[in-house]
Amino acid sequence: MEVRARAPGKIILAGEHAVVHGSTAVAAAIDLYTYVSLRFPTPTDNDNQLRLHLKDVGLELSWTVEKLKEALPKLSSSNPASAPSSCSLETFKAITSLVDEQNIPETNTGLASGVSAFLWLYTSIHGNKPAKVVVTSELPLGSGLGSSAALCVALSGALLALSESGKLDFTDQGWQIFSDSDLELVNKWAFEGEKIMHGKPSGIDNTVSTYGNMIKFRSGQLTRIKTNMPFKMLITNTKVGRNTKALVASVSERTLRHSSAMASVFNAVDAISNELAAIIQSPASDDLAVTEKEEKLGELMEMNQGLLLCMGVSHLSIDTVIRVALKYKLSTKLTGAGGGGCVLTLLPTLLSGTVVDKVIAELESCGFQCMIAGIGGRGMERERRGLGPESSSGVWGKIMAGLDLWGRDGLGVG
Ligand SMILES: Nc1ncnc2c1ncn2[C@@H]1O[C@H](COP(=O)(O)OP(=O)(O)OP(=O)(O)O)[C@@H](O)[C@H]1O
Ligand SMILES: C[C@@](O)(CCO)CC(=O)[O-]
Ligand SMILES: [Mg+2]
Repeated sequence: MEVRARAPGKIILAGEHAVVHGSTAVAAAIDLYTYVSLRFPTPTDNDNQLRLHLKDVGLELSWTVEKLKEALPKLSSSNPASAPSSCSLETFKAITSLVDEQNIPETNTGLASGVSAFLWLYTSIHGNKPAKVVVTSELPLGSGLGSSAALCVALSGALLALSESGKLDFTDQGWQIFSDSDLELVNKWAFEGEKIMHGKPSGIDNTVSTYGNMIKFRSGQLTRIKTNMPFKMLITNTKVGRNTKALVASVSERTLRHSSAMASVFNAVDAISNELAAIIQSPASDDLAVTEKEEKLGELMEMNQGLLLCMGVSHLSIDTVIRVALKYKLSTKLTGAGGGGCVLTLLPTLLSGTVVDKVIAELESCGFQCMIAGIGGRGMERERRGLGPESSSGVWGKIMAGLDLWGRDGLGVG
């Protein structure tokens, strides 16, 4: 049997980095997904390997069952899938050597942490069983849209669906959403995966990817937000590569050097996130009220961007996006870890399509890639089907076959 799970990426409207230090942040799921398919071999397949195919980066990795047993002798069944646990230092070292043996090309070094997270989640939930896992994503990897969290959530969802002790209940065909208790288990495992990739994640990325919609998040606690304001964001990918783990660590180091000043910065971010959440949730009676709310939102985004600059996580490419957008009186802030990656620009409801086209054309002439993603959509979902991905003719089949759903290179532009 084969199971598939998908989990969305996210944007952070306010509070990234500060959320790692206890401030409130606001995030929303976007309608770009990471997909994971999991299949155990049948006896006739006669396959004794754990196989991982990362389609987005063209990598196929495998480990024999014997190799996994030898490297991780203590895993067996002592680790129930229903009780997520953290990776010990000893296990982390063993996993690192399993990853190192795969000779991942140096240009793809960031990938090693994703593969380590995969091995931890897989072996914790399924021990050393042979299987084939295929991953593909509509998200740009390592660009601030939560690709690492979407990977961990989709992996946890697929792995738990076929595990004995943590089995989640699903019978129908087609994409299915889950009960809160199932989602809680998925989210806890995904957080363990994010810990391997980010070092010290706040948990906001995996939480919004699991539950979808829009959330306010503080110290591990989530509050779901309902918005009365269908706002639009332009997402610009500067295509400047960066690494979330390193950026989070750099903010922590700055905090150690300037603890009092940074505490004030984090306090200010907390106030911004709370005000932004209140605006989003308040009812809007007419166009004027919507315009006023959008102006306040834009101002808060600019203030948050200023504080992210104080934290040292902005970048020249982000400044360029801010400058271009400002020519059209549009507010911009980075999203996710910063250091390059993706940037958000608020598109007011009454802004004409011609202006939007002009901004996009100008940003793309700088070498950036723009998209308008749907905001506040679905969280993690799974499906079970008899057909193999290659034989499927629907959206899933196209994704698994590595075809571009929008008929062009890179991400879909909404
Ligand atoms: N589809 C995928 N295939 C392979 N690896 C992936 C995939 N998605 C995510 N990863 C892993 O996640 C890493 C990127 O995670 P990182 O946290 O740096 O960026 P992000 O999650 O996209 O952005 P942010 O954390 O700022 O939201 C990649 O280097 C890789 O290890
Ligand atoms: C930079 C950060 O705040 C958000 C990354 O999307 C890290 C985290 O919260 O784990
Ligand atoms: Mg990440």
